[in-house]
Formats: sequence, C-alpha cells, structure tokens
Amino acid sequence: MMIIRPVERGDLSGLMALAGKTGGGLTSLPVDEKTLSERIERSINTWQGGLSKGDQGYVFVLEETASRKVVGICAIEVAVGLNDPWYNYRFGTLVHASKELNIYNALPTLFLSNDHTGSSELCTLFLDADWRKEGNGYLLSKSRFLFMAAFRERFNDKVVAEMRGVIDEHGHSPFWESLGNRFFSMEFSRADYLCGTGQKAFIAELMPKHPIYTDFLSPEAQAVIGEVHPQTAPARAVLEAEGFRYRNYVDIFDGGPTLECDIDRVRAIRKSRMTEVVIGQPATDDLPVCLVANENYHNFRAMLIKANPKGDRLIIDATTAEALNCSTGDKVRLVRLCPEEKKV
Ligand SMILES: CC(C)(COP(=O)(O)OP(=O)(O)OC[C@H]1O[C@@H](n2cnc3c(N)ncnc32)[C@H](O)[C@@H]1OP(=O)(O)O)[C@@H](O)C(=O)NCCC(=O)NCCSC(=O)CCC(=O)O
Ligand SMILES: NC(=[NH2+])NCCC[C@H](N)C(=O)O
Repeated sequence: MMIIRPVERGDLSGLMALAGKTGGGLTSLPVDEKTLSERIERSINTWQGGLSKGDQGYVFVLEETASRKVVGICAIEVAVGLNDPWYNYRFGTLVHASKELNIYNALPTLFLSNDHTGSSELCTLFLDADWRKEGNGYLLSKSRFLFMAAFRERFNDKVVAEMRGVIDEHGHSPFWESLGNRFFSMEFSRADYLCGTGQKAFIAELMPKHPIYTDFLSPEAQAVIGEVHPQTAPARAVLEAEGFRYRNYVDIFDGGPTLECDIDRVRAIRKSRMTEVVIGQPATDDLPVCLVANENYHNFRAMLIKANPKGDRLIIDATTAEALNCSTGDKVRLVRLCPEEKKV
C-alpha cells in the first residue's frame, strides 16, 4: 500500500536518495545532507507549533508500507517571503509609441516583483521514476489539498507553485545563460544550489534591478519564459486540472512559470467532504479512485481508495484502516482523485 505521512528524522537517507535523482533545478531538494536534515527538523517543529508563520513548512513523504521505503516527497510552505524577500518576474508589457511618426511598439518586459509575499506555496514535489505509476504522482501532489482543507486556517487565501523551468541534459538553463549569468557570474547549478541551501543573500546583492526588455535576450531564453522542464510537465498538468493558472509570473533564475490559485477554488479542496469510516468488507463494484485522508493533524495519513465519492460511509478493510490511522466511527475526508471526466 502507498501512504502519505509527515516526514520523520529516519527519512533522511531516503530523502538524500531522492535528491540524487532529480537531475537538477529542483531548488528545494538539493543533494545536501545538512539542508535536508534541517528541513526535516523545520517540518517537525512546524507540526509541534514552535515556529512563526514565515518559518513554517510541512514536508510529507510517500511510503510503500510493506518495505517502508520512501519513494516520493512533497511539501507546503505556509507563507513565503516573510523572512527574506520573495522575488518573481512579472512578464508584462511596456509600450513606446509616437502618434506623430505613427510608430507603436509594445515590448514584452520582465518586471521584478514581490507580489506573492505571504502566499502559501506548494513545493518540493518529486516521485522516484520507478514509482511513476498507478496514480502515485496524483496522490503525492494532491494529498496536500486534503491537508489544506482539513487545516484551512493555517494557510493563506492564495496558493502558488513555482514550477521547475527548462534546463538541458547538462544542467544549462537558456534563460540563465542569457540573463542571470551576466549579473551573477556563476553557473545556473551553483546559483540554484546556493538558493536551495539557504544562502540567498547574494540574490538581492547581485540581481538586476531594472525592468528587462526580453527582445534583448537570446531567442533560446525568450522561448523558455513560462515553460516547464520536460519532467515537470506532469506536475503542471496535475495542478492545472485542479484550477491553478499561469498568470505571467516567472522564476528569476530559469524563467519557469509560477502557477497560482485561490485556496478555496482548488477543486480537491472545494469538493472534498467528510465521510464516516466503517471497517468491513469493501464493495467490489467498479468505483472511482478517491483521495482519502484522516483529519489527525499530528498523524496525518492520505491514500488512494476505490470508493463512492458521494457516500456517507466509507467501508474499508482493517489493513487499510490501520494504514490510514483510523477506525470505525472516525470521520475522514474524501474527494474523487480526478475531475469526473478523467480516469487514472
Ligand atoms: C510530478 C510527478 C510527481 C508526477 O507523477 P507522474 O509522472 O507519475 O504523473 P502522471 O500520473 O504520469 O501524469 C500526471 C498528469 O500529467 C500528464 N502529463 C504527463 N506527461 C505530460 C507532458 N509531457 N505534458 C503534459 N502533460 C503531461 C498526464 O497525462 C497526467 O494528466 P491527465 O490525467 O490529465 O492525463 C513526477 O512526474 C515527478 O516526480 N517529476 C519530476 C520532478 C518534478 O519536476 N517535480 C516538479 C517540480 S516543481 C515543484 O516542485 C512545485 C510544484 C508542486 O509542488 O506541485
Ligand atoms: N523555477 C525554479 N527553478 N523554481 C524551483 C522549482 C522547483 C520547486 N518549486 C521546488 O520546490 O524546489
């Protein structure tokens, strides 16, 4: 069985193994034991209630219960940009026009912004390639929505996700080569690593301060503005199907898109409902796959179960109930895994 649970100290080696497989550009999952260990501690402290809003971050793992192997990770930052400034470029327009000469030029321009300050952020989504099957990617990404629905008051009204931008097989980012490199004088991978390991002061010190006319960037850099890494296309598709949209904000390093959605408009949050657990013989009819989570803050669990998304009782066997950390009479939250027209 596959379950989502809060990260624990014993997961460090599992996280290191996952970090080694990302291929780069997944900023918040660097191959660095100290950073990952601090991240685990921060997550544990978040659950224990000892941190201010700007420091809070929940980390979850996907575990295969038989082997207890950790095969995926996902996270939520509660409120970004409250400790250090949170930068994005807004991809907008500047118009230069002369009526007299009948000349009109609308120039695409990148404007530095801190517009997402305070938003909650979905991040650090990674599933071991061997486990990209049977809805695991959906479970990993969307389980966060059941947690947010259950503990809604802990999160901001706006949720964002910064998607990994385009880099080639050698880790080179066309956007960085044309823009960031001029100012930061280092490889993209180093800048990404510094950010991921918390050494972010250099950004404010070195970054360009003025709007950037994108016509002056290389054609390769222009082409990847708002585009995702090929392996991030599924992550983007999952969020867009839940209601997230690209609203012209991009990453300052690799040009990857920021997706955003009002928390109460996320499909899985909006449509999720409570149902009562009954331990027994589950129905064998052809029911849709649902995302199910307990409402136990400290022992949160989520998993995929075939169930009637509209039923007022959820019949599950004892093994499933144990994995979900619940028993007969408990209320759990449930939502159809995919919008009606889709099947996993
Ligand atoms: C993101 C996941 C976990 C998703 O898992 P899977 O690959 O198993 O997902 P899947 O079920 O195969 O696909 C999910 C949906 O994407 C669609 N899909 C698949 N390939 C696609 C492509 N090339 N272009 C467009 N859509 C595509 C599928 O048809 C399906 O949608 P339909 O059902 O509609 O057909 C994985 O791919 C992964 O670990 N990727 C590498 C890491 C990564 O780049 N992570 C994101 C970094 S950015 C980040 O972390 C912030 C975002 C966040 O936290 O959510
Ligand atoms: N455009 C970027 N490189 N942003 C970082 C992408 C990955 C992702 N948001 C993370 O959690 O690390």
